[in-house]
Amino acid sequence: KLTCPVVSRRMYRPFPLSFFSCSSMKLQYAEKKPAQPKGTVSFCLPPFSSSFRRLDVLTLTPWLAPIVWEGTFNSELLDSAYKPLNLTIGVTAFAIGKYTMFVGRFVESAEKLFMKGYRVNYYIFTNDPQVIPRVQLQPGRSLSIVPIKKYSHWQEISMRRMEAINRHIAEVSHREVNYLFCLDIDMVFHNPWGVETLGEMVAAIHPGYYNVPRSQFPYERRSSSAAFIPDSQGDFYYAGAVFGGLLKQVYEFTRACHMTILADKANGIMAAWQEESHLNKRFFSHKPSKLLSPEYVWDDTKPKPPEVRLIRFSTVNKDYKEIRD
Ligand SMILES: CC(=O)N[C@H]1[C@@H](OP(=O)(O)OP(=O)(O)OC[C@H]2O[C@@H](n3ccc(=O)[nH]c3=O)[C@H](O)[C@@H]2O)O[C@H](CO)[C@H](O)[C@@H]1O
Ligand SMILES: [Mn+2]
Repeated sequence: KLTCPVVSRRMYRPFPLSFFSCSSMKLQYAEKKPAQPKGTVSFCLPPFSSSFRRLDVLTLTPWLAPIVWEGTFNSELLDSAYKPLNLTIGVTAFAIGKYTMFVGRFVESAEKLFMKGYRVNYYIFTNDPQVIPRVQLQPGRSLSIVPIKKYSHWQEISMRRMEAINRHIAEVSHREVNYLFCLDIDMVFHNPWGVETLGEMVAAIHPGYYNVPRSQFPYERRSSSAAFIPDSQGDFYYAGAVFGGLLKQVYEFTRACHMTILADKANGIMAAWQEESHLNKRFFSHKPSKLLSPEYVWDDTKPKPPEVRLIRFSTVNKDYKEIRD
């Protein structure tokens, strides 16, 4: 059984409660000398004013999970609530084979933009520790290398991430972090990614499918797969490149995905989009508590539509033939 003292004792109470009603954790923003708004009056308005509202995009799921878009939250207010919690946020990313070439840019950009001012532990899973570059980290941040074997096919490398993350949580990271994000490495941060992304279990809407009808989602449609979602069902199509949440929840999530991947393997079947299909199936049966807009998992080869105001994290252009296997 996984015991998770840090999470269960300190963090495993619903956030909204401590956020607004816990007297030991008063919101500081109103008492401190207010940060002077620069060229905007919106900060002077009460926190729930219409200045944090988007009407051009969906910002709430039918099961009442927020969908985070630029313009729907106040970073200063969020920081004043989250900073006193003294959180540590973990990041897993895999660099197997030629994907080690992405580590430098990934970590350097994260040091400038990911959870700025918070404690962050990077866990870089690799088969080639020697070639991982040393990046200068901000105070309070650390990077550990997790040696891992290389599977021969890229599909297997990608799918086995669920197993490896799950084991690493049980063995190591449950002692070290409160929240964990599991990210693709072939990505770069372009704009701030902060505590607005924290939630019990967080999924990101895939940039290719946020504005297409459900019938076109590339879910696994064969009923023989454990990732099967029937034609008429499904909520959103989520990206495999970004998910996260409270450590205990990510543990359960990766365990469940690994189990359905193994079930498929036993039946000699591989889902249409590998672990991404299994992730979508799991999020269909166990709804995420927060969704990130495609601003948090963009694809630089796509033109930027007006509703995407701020690209925060985006895929590096790569030649698949050149780097896979
Ligand atoms: C944006 C997005 O949602 N991306 C998903 C998508 O394609 P991608 O085309 O983005 O997959 P990808 O080539 O980036 O592989 C996923 C990740 O696995 C790792 N890796 C992969 C191959 C390898 O040889 N070495 C290695 O380290 C690396 O961390 C990489 O970022 O589909 C994949 C499964 O098919 C995953 O679900 C990805 O998360
Ligand atoms: Mn990728």
